[in-house]
Amino acid sequence: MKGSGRLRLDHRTFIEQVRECMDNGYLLSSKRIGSGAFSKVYLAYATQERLQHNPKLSSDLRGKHHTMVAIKIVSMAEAPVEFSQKFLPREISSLNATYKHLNVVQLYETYQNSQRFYLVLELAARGDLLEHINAVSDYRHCPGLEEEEARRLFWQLVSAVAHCHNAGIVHRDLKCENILLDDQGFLKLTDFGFANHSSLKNSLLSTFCGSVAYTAPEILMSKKYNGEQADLWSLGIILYAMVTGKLPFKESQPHRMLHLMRRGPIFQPGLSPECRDLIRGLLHLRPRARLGLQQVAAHRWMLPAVHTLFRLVIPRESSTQQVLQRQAQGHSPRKILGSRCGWVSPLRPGLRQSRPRAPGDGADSRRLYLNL
Ligand SMILES: Nc1ncnc2c1ncn2[C@@H]1O[C@H](COP(=O)(O)OP(=O)(O)OP(=O)(O)O)[C@@H](O)[C@H]1O
Repeated sequence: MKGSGRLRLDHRTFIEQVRECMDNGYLLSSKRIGSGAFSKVYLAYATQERLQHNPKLSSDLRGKHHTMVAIKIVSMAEAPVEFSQKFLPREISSLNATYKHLNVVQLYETYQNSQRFYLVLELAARGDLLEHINAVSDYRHCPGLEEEEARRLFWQLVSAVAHCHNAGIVHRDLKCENILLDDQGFLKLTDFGFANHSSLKNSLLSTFCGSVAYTAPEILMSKKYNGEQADLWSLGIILYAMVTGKLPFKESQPHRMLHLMRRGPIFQPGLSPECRDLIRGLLHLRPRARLGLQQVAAHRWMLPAVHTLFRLVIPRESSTQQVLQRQAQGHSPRKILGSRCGWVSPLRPGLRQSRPRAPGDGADSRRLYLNL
């Protein structure tokens, strides 16, 4: 189709989507905040009428003091049958099963017609963890987050994953791109397209899911695997990426990847021994040897170091209380000092690098800082 024809079609489709959203109580904006393989995600606003009729929505948005949501629109014409009949229903049932946790994106409701499927989601407007790591790395001229900030985010991630596992859900695609940040600095786990119910404790799975760079060795070796233990491996990769700005093992060929995994992660100087120990504890080749979530939570790196409390009071804040409060809201100590370090600005145009890709395409992992 020629360019102008394509544009007309896109415009017509958008107008139809606006109407369909309006019929269901949402004002769809033209601000596209992301796209997936078969979906587009837009900023939208809940109408007062919708708020009155949807208790999930009204109770959540009341606390946030705004009416914004993210609407993910899946085109049924573009999505293959496997996606619409397998992955989409899984995503919805996993989001319903994990409702409600501060660090897991909430699904408020869904609606559909023969052409499109709509998911009304909690908005996480500050982009994904990968963008955040890259933005902070650029600012610091040094790859990775400061350990203090990584710890604050990792706590939230561990809490989100523990909540999912307790609800019988294994995510199976944990990676920096599937971890979003909201405008209060809270981490929100998302993209449950590969998630599965693990109601039978110790039951083994066999499907390959996720991105190679974050995938556990037992999955690369096509062994039957335990979904929770595979998620733990991915947590180790994410923590490494947070504190170093790099991926520990990067190879497109699974057998070369396995070679790197056997060798183990290599750390840059300056990383604390406690952090190295936690990463190693998660990146055990033998799934059963990996630290469990409770052990992670009790690990000494997870405890805030006393010296950071002293470091925090150095900025000219009126009280320690105020400093800690601001940090809990997502401000790093640097930001307290008035620098522009830290969060990527909300919905900054041009910042997102999402591109349509097949689910599980590991190529996006190449976006990590200094490791392109
Ligand atoms: N709740 C949300 N708030 C803000 N942005 C979101 C939200 N959900 C998704 N996005 C944005 O839209 C993008 C695509 O969404 P999502 O990852 O859910 O789609 P997908 O089809 O599963 O993608 P993929 O093909 O990468 O697996 C995300 O990378 C993110 O940038």
